[in-house]
Amino acid sequence: MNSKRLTSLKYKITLAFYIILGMAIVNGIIAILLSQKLKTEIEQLVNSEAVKVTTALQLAKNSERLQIITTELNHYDTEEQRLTLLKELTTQWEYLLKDTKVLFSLETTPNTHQALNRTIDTQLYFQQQLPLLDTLTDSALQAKLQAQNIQANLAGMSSAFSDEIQAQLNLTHEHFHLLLEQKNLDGISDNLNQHQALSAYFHQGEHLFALLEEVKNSQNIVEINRLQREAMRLLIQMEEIVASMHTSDSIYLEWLSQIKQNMAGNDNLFELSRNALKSTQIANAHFGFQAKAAQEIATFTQELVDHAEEEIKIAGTNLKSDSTSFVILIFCGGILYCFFIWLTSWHFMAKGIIKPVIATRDAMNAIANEKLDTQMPTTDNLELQQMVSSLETLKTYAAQVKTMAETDGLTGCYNRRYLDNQILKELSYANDHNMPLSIVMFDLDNFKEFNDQYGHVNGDQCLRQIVNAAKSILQRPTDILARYGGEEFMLLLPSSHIEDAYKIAERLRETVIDLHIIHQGSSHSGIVTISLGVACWQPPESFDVNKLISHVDEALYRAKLAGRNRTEVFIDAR
Ligand SMILES: Nc1nc2c(ncn2[C@@H]2O[C@H](COP(=O)(O)OP(=O)(O)OP(=O)(O)O)[C@@H](O)[C@H]2O)c(=O)[nH]1
Repeated sequence: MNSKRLTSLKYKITLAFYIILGMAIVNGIIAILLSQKLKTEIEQLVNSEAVKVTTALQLAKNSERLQIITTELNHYDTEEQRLTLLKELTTQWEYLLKDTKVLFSLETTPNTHQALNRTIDTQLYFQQQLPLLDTLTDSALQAKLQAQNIQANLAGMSSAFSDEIQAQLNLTHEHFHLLLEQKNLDGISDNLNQHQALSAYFHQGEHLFALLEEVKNSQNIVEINRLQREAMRLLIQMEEIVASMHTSDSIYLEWLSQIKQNMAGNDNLFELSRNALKSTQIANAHFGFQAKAAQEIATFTQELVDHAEEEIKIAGTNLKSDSTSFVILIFCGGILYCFFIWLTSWHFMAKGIIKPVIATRDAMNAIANEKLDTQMPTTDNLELQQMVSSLETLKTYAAQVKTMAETDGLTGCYNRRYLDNQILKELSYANDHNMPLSIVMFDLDNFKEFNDQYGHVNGDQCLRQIVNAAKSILQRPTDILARYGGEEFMLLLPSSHIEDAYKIAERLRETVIDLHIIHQGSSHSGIVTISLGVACWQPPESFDVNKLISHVDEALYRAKLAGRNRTEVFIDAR
């Protein structure tokens, strides 16, 4: 008894469909999640590393620009240039700070993070220095411009001094010629002394103006101090010369006074030059620091770029390996999906549906081909189980019909229809396998009289007894007993030679005699007897059923002719 729970085919197919659909959805979701992960990785790479590299490169570029500006700030001549350069310097520091902060927010490596933090501190420090630089450069420029004004004034003075003292020398020279004509020896002596003192005054003055001119180009405070000392010495010498000249002419002293005004005091040429030089040097030192800091930032950002490139390479390799894993995972997912489809198809479709359907079809075919011993398939499918159940009923009906179609209703042995088919098959088999086929035909002797004397009911009973007797002597399962017609019967004995068939026929005849069925009308001891004819087909005889039957019929006829209750064998006279 099948204890399995019956399930509807429709339910199974629906379930299989949902399993396959579910697997497809799971596979799809896995693929989407993985591709999303890859997409995120790529976006991270682009957003973080690419922005990092771009920002670092921009930072390096701005650092270089800052270095150029600091160099340019060492040489400015006008207030406008100074202000423009300082403004640009401020802007560049703002750019640097902004880009560094972007890098700081993107960088994840602790060391680089700290380094960026330090860079930000440096940049903030230098930004704080910008007002100081403004003051320094401003005072340097102002001092420089004032010094240049004094220089310009001195240049004019130098020229006027030269002209005026030269004119005085010329006057002295003309006065000398006059004294010479007058032969005024004392006057000539005084004139020569005055000329000599004036020449010395003139040369010292020119030398002094040359020294003051040198201050303009001096780049060193020590040099300026030396020039100042030298100039003071010359001035003192010139004062001594004026004192030695014993002249009441005030122009020499006035010149000395004018020159002194530009050389002494807080706003004199030397002081201003020194101040300008000092402020410029301090500012330049600051610019140098800034340039150095910018250089360090540029170097650092270059390292950052290299580092980021390295990270991009690593990320690229990781991405490649991730995409390989992705492909492998999708491939495995596909394999798994195929496996599940196969499993589902095999389990639900093949095993649960197709296999039982085929088994049911085969069973139906077998029943249609009269193989009524065919086992009915077992299935847990509700619809198929119903079909099998109906088939079982049909099989029973078919078995009954078959039995009815093949069996003689009176005696229970095979009927003529079955015999005709079977003898054809057996002869064909014998022909194919090169085997003999014997047949025995027997007929009750004087059965008409039996019927007449004992009635048809007893006649029928007699026939059944004879058939049972014939069945009892058949030993091989392949031997067949059939009613040929009326009171005539036939034994089909496959693979039996004529001698064996004859022995069987004789045994049957004796068995019938042993039945002792009373038959007053019989010519043999008052009991029912039978006459038998035996014929055998054996290769290489021609395949002819009718001929074989006519042979056995002829043998039976001879047995009847010869007096009945005997067996005659057909012997081919040819
Ligand atoms: N009771 C009964 N009799 C049958 C049956 N079939 C045929 N018979 C009878 O069998 C008899 C055959 O008679 P016949 O053909 O003359 O042969 P016979 O009397 O046996 O004489 P031989 O064969 O020459 O010995 C007939 O009377 C048939 O009615 C049957 O099924 N039942």
